[in-house]
Amino acid sequence: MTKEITPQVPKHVAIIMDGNGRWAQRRHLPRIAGHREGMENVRRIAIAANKLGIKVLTLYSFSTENWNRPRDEVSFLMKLPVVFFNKFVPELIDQNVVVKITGFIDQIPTDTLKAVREAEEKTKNNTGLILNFAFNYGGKAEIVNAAREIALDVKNGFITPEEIDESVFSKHLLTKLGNLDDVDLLIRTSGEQRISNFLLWQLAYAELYFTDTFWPDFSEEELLKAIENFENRNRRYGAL
Ligand SMILES: Cc1cc(N2CCCCCC2)n2ncc(-c3ccc(F)cc3)c2n1
Repeated sequence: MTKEITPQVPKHVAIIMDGNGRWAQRRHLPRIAGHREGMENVRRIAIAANKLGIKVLTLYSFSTENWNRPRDEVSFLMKLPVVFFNKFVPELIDQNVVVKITGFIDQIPTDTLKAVREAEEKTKNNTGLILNFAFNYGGKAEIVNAAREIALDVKNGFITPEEIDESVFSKHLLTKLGNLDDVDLLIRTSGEQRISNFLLWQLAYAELYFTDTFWPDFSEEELLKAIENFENRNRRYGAL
C-alpha cells in the first residue's frame, strides 16, 4: 500500500539557464539581447519561486568555462549583475528575498563584486527565498578547492585523515546554505541534457528535469509543471 503524502515543493531548486543566444538568434537579434531578456526572466522566476515557498533557488549565471567566450560578450555578462541589482534590488527587498552568490568571486571585476556585496548586505535580514547566483562557478574546481583546504588542515594538524567525512567535506564547499546545500530539483532549459560541471556534489540525489524551452521563455507555468513532475516522482516516497 503506497502511503499518500502531501505534495512537497522542492526546498532547493537549481536551474541551468540555457538557450539565451538561440532565443535571440531566432529573432534575428544579437546574443546580448537574449542575455538581457534572460536577466528579466531571472526576476520573474525568482518572484514566482518565492511565492511557491521554495527555500533556495540557485541559478547558474556564469561558469568558470565562460571566460573563453568572446571578450565583448564576457564584458557584457560581467556587467549584468550590476544592471540586475540596480533594477531589481528594491523589489527583492520588498519580496523578502535574500541574495547570495556562490563561486570564485575573487576573480570577478570590482564593480560587479561591489554590486553583489551591496545586494547581499541589503537583503541579509530577509527571511524568504534565498536567491543564490552561481557566478564564476565550476563543480570540479569547487571539489578540488575543498580537497586542497582539507589537505592543508591535515598538514597543520587541525584534523586527521580518519576524521574526514561527508560532513567535513561539505563544509569546505563554496555553497554556504546551511542544511539547504543539497539540490532537490535541477531544471535545465533549451533541450541540452547535461550537468555541465554544475553543483556536482550537491546534485548527488537531485531529480533532473529537462525542457526544450529557451530560458527567456521559461515561464511561471513551466516552473509549476517542473515542480508537479517532481512531486509526482516523489509521491511514491513511502513505497519501496
Ligand atoms: C553572468 C550573468 C548572466 C546573466 N544572464 C541572464 C540569465 C541567463 C544566463 C545568461 C545571461 N545573468 N542574469 C542575472 C545575473 C546575475 C548574476 C549574479 C548576480 F549577483 C545577480 C544577477 C546574470 N549574470
